[in-house]
Amino acid sequence: MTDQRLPHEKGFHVSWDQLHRDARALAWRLDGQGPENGEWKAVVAITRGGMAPAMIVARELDIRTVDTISVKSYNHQAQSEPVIIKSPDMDLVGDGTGVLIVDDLVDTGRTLDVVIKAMPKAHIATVYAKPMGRDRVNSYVTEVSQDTWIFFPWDMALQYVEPYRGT
Ligand SMILES: O=P(O)(O)OC[C@H]1O[C@H](OP(=O)(O)OP(=O)(O)O)[C@H](O)[C@@H]1O
Ligand code: HPA
Ligand SMILES: [Mg+2]
Repeated sequence: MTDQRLPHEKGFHVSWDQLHRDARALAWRLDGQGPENGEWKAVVAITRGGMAPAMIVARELDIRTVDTISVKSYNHQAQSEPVIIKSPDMDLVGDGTGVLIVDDLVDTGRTLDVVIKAMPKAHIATVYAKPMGRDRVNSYVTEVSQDTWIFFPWDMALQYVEPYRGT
């Protein structure tokens, strides 16, 4: 069967500006929600996609302690078994209490399953969420349908597009 969707309906294309606004909206939701006097003790970004959103959240909430966890689960758009290839400082994050884990999106939730196992008490925040993985996330901004592929600004470039009605 041929795909009837128009080109702009095949994916959700996120500009840097949109990402900045959405990550700020996430920060505003998290502000004052930490377990100790509303404070968060650290941000942990899930690399690589979580790094830009985590930077924006950490900036908005004035959190200077930022670490990373690296989980590799995709090769382009094909999924494989997720594995932690770099852990955060476990003396810092402990069981995750007071730690804000930030990623760009949750899709199937398999990446977060690995992260939650490592830091079960952490607060999980993603900018975007798909239905399959949504329940793993404590805070997110925008939900998209499971069959939508989200294109992030670091994977795109401005280029000419043909009008829908060719000349
Ligand atoms: O919920 P899931 O189905 O596990 O998918 C979501 C994860 O997949 C992508 O990362 P990816 O592993 O592609 O690595 P990257 O962040 O380095 O691009 C995305 O940034 C999330 O971390
Ligand atoms: O929709 C997506 N976009 C980008 N990376 C992803 N990794 C899993 N799902 C996605
Ligand atoms: Mg990622």
